[in-house]
Amino acid sequence: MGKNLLIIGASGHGKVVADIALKMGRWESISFLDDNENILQVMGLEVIGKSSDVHQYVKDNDVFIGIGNNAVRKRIHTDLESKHASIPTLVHPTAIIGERVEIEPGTVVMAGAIINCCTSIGKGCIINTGAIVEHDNQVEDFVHLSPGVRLAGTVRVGEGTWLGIGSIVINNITITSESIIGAGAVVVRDIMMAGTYVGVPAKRLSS
Ligand SMILES: CC(=O)SCCNC(=O)CCNC(=O)[C@H](O)C(C)(C)COP(=O)(O)OP(=O)(O)OC[C@H]1O[C@@H](n2cnc3c(N)ncnc32)[C@H](O)[C@@H]1OP(=O)(O)O
Repeated sequence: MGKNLLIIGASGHGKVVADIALKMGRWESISFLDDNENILQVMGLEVIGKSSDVHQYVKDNDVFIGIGNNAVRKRIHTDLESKHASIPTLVHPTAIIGERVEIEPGTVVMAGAIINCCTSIGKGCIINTGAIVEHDNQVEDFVHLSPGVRLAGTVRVGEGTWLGIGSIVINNITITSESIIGAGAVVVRDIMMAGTYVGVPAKRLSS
């Protein structure tokens, strides 16, 4: 058992992150930081301050960012790295992780997710409940794969991209960075221009 785990963000995503950390049994205690002063306790765990207080805790705590927004998570993660924070990787005990899979710090892999062999997952990613990431994928930093996303073999997802719930990507596809794939979309062609894509097959939403 290690020290305290401090989770930044005590809303829905932060709670699921705490649930996973509790099940991992690696920390003596778990607490939150959240900017909503009205939240004092979540899941019986204490909220001990605001996100801006994190610097006073970096030395003695492991710190994990429980915020779903990719850009916000990236900003805080980059700040924590500059302070040499200890940022763990969280993997739910029911997730299945293949051989030769690399998962960087700050990434959470949720219940029932499957990551097949020879795939790399960057830092600060969310591999949400029941997502399937097939073999030889490259998921770059600060990507969110929502619940039930399915990536076939040899897919590359660029930094900061968000795939909505239940979306599907066929094999050998590249999706560029900072894009949004809508809920239930099916990506059958490379996406090289950042934007929001929806439907079957996925097409760019005009802005
Ligand atoms: C545990 C968790 O909760 S993790 C979070 C999971 N959440 C998700 O997966 C949410 C994913 N988000 C979506 O799918 C959103 O609808 C987005 C991001 C694709 C689009 O959102 P917005 O930019 O706000 O678009 P907006 O709602 O204005 O819709 C624009 C048009 O696209 C259509 N559209 C929006 N989303 C979709 C979709 N997933 N599939 C097909 N069409 C869609 C709308 O019907 C609308 O069409 P219209 O102009 O003909 O009326």
